[in-house]
Amino acid sequence: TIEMQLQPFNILLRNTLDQLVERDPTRIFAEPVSVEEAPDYFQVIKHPMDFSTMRSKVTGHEYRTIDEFEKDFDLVIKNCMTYNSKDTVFYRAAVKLRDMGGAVIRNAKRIVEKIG
Ligand SMILES: CCOC(=O)c1ccc2c(c1)NC(=O)[C@@H](C)N2
Repeated sequence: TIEMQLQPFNILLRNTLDQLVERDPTRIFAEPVSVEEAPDYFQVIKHPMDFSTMRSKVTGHEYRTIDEFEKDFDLVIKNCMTYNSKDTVFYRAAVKLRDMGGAVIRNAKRIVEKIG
């Protein structure tokens, strides 16, 4: 298939990310976890990811496919459900974001398939 033009694809990713950010009202996924917040975080989580990092990667054209973008979204969720125990607000927020964010990404994929 012909490569989808880069700029519209990046606008689609930015819009998709905005929708995911909207579904994190307490903004626990907005920025990288800091060592002050979780001193042992980087011993447990080898590949940290957050929405601000994803936004930089969109701006830097580091996502060539929507699957690469989805992989980082999945990482945000998986890291949170790995580091935080089930009975925490963090873990529960990750489950909620996984379920609501899944629909956002599926919709974005449909649009890419349609245009791409
Ligand atoms: C002000 C205290 O903030 C935190 O302890 C804190 C703040 C943000 C967090 C987090 C912990 N843990 C996480 O796993 C990811 C999702 N975000």
